[in-house]
Amino acid sequence: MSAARPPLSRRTLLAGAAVLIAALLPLLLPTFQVTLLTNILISAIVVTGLVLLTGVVGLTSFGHAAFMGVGAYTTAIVSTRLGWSPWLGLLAGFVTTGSIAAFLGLITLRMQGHYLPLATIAWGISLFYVFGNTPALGGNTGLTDIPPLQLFGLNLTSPRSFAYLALLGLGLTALAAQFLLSSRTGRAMRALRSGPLVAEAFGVNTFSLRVQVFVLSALMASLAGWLYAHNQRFLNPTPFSLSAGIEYLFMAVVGGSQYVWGGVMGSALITQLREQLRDVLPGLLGQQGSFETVVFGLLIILVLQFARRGLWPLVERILPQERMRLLPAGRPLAGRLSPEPGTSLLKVEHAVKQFGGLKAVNDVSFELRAGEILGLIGPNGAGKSTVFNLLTGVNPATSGRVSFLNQDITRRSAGQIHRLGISRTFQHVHLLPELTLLENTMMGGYARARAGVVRSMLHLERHEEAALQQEALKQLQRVGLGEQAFELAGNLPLGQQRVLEVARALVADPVLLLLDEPAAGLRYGEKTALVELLRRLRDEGVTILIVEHDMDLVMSLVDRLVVMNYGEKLAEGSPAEVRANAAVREAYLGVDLTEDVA
Ligand SMILES: Nc1ncnc2c1ncn2[C@@H]1O[C@H](COP(=O)(O)OP(=O)(O)OP(=O)(O)O)[C@@H](O)[C@H]1O
Repeated sequence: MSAARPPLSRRTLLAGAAVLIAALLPLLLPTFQVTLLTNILISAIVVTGLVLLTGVVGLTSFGHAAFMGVGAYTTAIVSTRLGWSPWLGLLAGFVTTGSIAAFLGLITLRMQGHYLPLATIAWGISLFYVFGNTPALGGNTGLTDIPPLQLFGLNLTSPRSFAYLALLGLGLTALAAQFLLSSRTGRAMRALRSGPLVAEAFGVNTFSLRVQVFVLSALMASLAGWLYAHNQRFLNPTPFSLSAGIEYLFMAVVGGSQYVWGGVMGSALITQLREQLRDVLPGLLGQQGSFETVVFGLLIILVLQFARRGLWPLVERILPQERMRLLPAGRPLAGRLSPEPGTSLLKVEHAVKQFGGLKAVNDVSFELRAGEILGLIGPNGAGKSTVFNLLTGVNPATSGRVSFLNQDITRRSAGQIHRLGISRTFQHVHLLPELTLLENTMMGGYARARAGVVRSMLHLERHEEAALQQEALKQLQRVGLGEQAFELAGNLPLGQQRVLEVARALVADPVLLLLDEPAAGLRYGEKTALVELLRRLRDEGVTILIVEHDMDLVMSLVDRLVVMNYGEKLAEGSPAEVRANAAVREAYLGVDLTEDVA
């Protein structure tokens, strides 16, 4: 007996209607409009790649028109000089563009800040000059007689038939991009936007992911170049110039660079507008010239001023909203074995961290045993966060040794340490505010799943996604946020955002949970609930290291304390021993260390 299918939502029906209209457009529009439509569709394929790279991951590229050129010139050469099928030209274009992008990506994607956009300008210009100055590519005169595409023996020479091919190209590209963004890899891509810290803490190899998305976006541009070459059947370097690359970025920004459909909308708006302005402006101004570029400049300033995220979010507001649908539950994720209570879990031996002349951590040693809650406390600037960074691979120790489950992790990366069973929260909350609590929590299970870019784009990771969803829901319920699973994380009060970070860390099924000031911003009742939750976690086998300023909470919660001051370990022991320690009392001058909350 099969389960009844849920009724189609209004949003799905609207999407279906949009697809139907798009499918009818090449038939209904006059020929010159069909040509314009094809140009929009081809541009939208390049822009979809930019949405993934620039909008989602945050790597700005001015040079993607050049990748389009590589795809276009490769198929032109393959199909004219070698006489091969244009379909082989598509593959050859992917190989050439992919290789060039991988090479450039490996060199440039380690760059931070404005160096990367400058590098994209540099190779954008270089490739443009290669197209214009290579005699075999026709130089500035260009290449002619590029054959038309054939499908099932039919020549795609009519504008209408070609528009359908471009529509199919964009449809598949946009669908793959949409699948990718709603996958494990997509969540990791979104996390990269604010820097590598969070993504690496959950096991993402951030450099590799940046290179993969860069190559993917270049392949999308290559597909657009292939379509362009066989539609125009003539090539010169102009459409692949730096200014064309900038225009594609305009399209992404105006439409909404973080949204696939925003990119499509931006392509349609800018391409249409350019045509209209080219017709109208010379008549209005009484002289010829590329005045549309000036108007585009003004347009982009207005969009940046009044709709930073582009125009698509304004469309989203009037579209019916739909709750994320859960996948049917399947096999749960494999769990980890908890170590025997009392066994040595984490050992810090004579750790030193030096920043120039400052020893932020100076010869600190302590041990953490399975099943306990250890508090790391100390006044501001004592070195607690620096110790946290040594344990999590964010900043390796200058000297000394850190070991976890008898493995030396002193020089391991954050991702490697996480995969061994350490999961963390952050002193300054790092969530994806535009995603739901459920999706944010699922990010914590990145290292427990495997699907990469290709499987995600083909949506072949449903089983893993279903298991991640179930695990994330379980952890949200565990921390008391189950009811709000489908709300946006950005709408939660700060205190609850911290609790959400605990749920995200728990999805990793950690052996050791590191909490960096989890009670900051919580109200009294929420703090009591947090203490109860952490005690319950400990009883269920999770070992916890907590850095916290709220002394009442710490004293009532932890089994043992390590106290730091000026980078050194000042004391270690039970809350009662630490309270009684004269040196600690002096360091905490004015703070009452005597009260309990729970
Ligand atoms: N990346 C860095 N470069 C230079 N100095 C640093 C760096 N990180 C920390 N420090 C310095 O190391 C010392 C210890 O800082 P740390 O942030 O570890 O203290 P903390 O105990 O966590 O303080 P707080 O409770 O205020 O967060 C401080 O003097 C700080 O200025």
